[in-house]
Amino acid sequence: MKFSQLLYDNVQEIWEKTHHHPFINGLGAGNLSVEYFIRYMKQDYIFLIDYAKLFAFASAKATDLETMGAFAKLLNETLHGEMELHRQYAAKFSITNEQLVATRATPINLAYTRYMLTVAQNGSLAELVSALLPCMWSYWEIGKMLVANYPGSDEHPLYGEWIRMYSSEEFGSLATWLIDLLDKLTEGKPKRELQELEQHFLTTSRYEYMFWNMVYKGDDWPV
Ligand SMILES: Cc1ncc(CO)c(N)n1
Repeated sequence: MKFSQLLYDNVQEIWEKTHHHPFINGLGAGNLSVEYFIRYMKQDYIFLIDYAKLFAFASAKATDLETMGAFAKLLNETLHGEMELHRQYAAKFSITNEQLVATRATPINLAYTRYMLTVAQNGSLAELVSALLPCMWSYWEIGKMLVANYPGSDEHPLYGEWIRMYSSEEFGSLATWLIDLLDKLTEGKPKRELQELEQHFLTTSRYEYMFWNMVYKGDDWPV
């Protein structure tokens, strides 16, 4: 069995629960409160700044030029593709770029990004990829699930664009590339090392769920 299949099986329950979360259902059904979506968009924007940095770390840790270039491309895509989607949404709600970057991270957002940045700074490339893979992979799964289970959701005037981005073949091919890379990086690795990677993947899958739940509930600093 491929290592990525083992990772997938380990988190099936968590991802399944995410697919049934009211925030995700609201996106699919098109009746998610705009207030909640704005909350998500702002938190996700600052999340993506740190997420982009992970690709810079990965590029530096790569041992061949092709991998180095692929991570540089991902860094670029995040800054100018994915974050542009957020900037366009923000503009619709009259939120300026200055206001977007000034968003204060909630405890869960901060904990999630600190976790990944710590792995990025101290861990191997395989560790880093294991920690960041649930971001890309779980979003692609959500995108595909929404298109399959909520026909026409990708045409929704507000949420359609979001769904089209994350269900797109282009996004899927980036996720697939990362999955394949991790399978290559882990070939022949001892069980003890693999278990550490499984733990990273499980932890950030949990954080992904918690991120959705946080923006739905409006969790923030209590004081
Ligand atoms: C929290 C989070 N995880 C993953 C993605 C996908 O890149 C995103 N935009 N935000």
